[in-house]
Amino acid sequence: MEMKTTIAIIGVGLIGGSIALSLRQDPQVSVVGFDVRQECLDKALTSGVIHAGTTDLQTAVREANIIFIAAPVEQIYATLDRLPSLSLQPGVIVTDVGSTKSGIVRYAREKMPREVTFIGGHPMAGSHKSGVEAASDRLFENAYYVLTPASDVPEDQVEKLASLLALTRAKVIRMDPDEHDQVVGSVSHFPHILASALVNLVASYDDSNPWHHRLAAGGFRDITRIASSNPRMWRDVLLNNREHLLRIAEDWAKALDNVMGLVKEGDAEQIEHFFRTARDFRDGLPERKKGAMPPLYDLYIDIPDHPGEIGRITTLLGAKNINITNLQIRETREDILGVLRITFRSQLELEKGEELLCYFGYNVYRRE
Ligand SMILES: NC(=O)C1=CN([C@@H]2O[C@H](COP(=O)(O)OP(=O)(O)OC[C@H]3O[C@@H](n4cnc5c(N)ncnc54)[C@H](O)[C@@H]3O)[C@@H](O)[C@H]2O)C=CC1
Ligand SMILES: O=C(O)C(=O)Cc1ccc(O)cc1
Repeated sequence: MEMKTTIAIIGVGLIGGSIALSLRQDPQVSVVGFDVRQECLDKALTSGVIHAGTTDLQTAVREANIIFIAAPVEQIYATLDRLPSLSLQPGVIVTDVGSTKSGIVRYAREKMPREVTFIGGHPMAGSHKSGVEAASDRLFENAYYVLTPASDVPEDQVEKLASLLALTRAKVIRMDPDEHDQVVGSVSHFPHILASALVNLVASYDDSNPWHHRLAAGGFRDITRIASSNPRMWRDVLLNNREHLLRIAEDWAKALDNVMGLVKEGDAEQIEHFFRTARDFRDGLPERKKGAMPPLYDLYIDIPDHPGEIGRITTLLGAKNINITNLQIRETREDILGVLRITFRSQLELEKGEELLCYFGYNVYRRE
């Protein structure tokens, strides 16, 4: 890019901050952040995420060539309400990062003046963490970044946005907004409902028998990781993808009925077939290429929460000449378990450490 480009980021959180960090790698790009919370802007300024910050929307957007609305979904609508009354650059592109698309795209079409090009967007990468502290210039690397331009959006405007987004190193694709909501409803939104519903079910059993949360390890942690996501954000997402989610829920109820029917009948062959079919599809899912995020050779270890345990682990590793670069206690769950995160220098040392600690009876896993 030869000319200076000014970018406004509306909502400097995890996604807005990560976009800012990606785009400002180009020295011709200048990033202005807007947030309703001054503390988000302060953090973003001190950590070098944005060049300038303001809590005045007009100041943020006045010079912008491209405006990214990266607020929670309901606040994307609120921002679309405000933009038409503000002074904007000619030819400005407004885009968003909301997890749902058809409602937002429809609303933007109604609200935006004709001089403004709106292009819906959704980077398909994120985290259950939120806030600018968790932002990274590599968050979107090798992930899909879906653009949902309406059919009358000029091609050169879509190209302009797509070429800027090349700085995120994401794979930019185009999709119809409704198709997006249907597909993402089943691979992202609905799984968030299931994960949280499962956690709530187990929590209700746990009220009368606390062994539930004590024994909840491995598989339960894996399938429920996304239940730690931001409740407000997911409230908005569900309310914005109602129709598809209701239909998926009906299909889900049938699918659950089917498999429970097999359990009731004791149909061993079909139960095995059920697991086999799922495994085949799951194993065939594309993985984000290695190096998608900076390689972190992290190992998580459940540790009994008493002194001496961490010393024992580091001694075991040291005795085998396995180097570690970082050590962190992630959380202490009640009285029983803490989670220790050990960062190794290399994949090889991670694997050696994992094998050793398994051998000594620790419950280890590679992802939180
Ligand atoms: N978290 C994730 O993994 C992903 C989230 N998204 C979408 O990105 C958007 C932002 O999500 P996160 O960055 O995770 O949330 P976040 O909570 O980390 O950041 C949101 C930011 O928006 C600010 N904000 C709230 N109301 C605002 C308003 N009216 N105007 C301007 N700023 C406002 C908040 O103060 C906060 O700094 C959401 O629409 C979400 O659906 C998209 C892809 C992945
Ligand atoms: O891994 C996770 O926690 C996610 O589910 C990431 C995610 C969250 C929301 C999106 O709209 C897209 C991706």
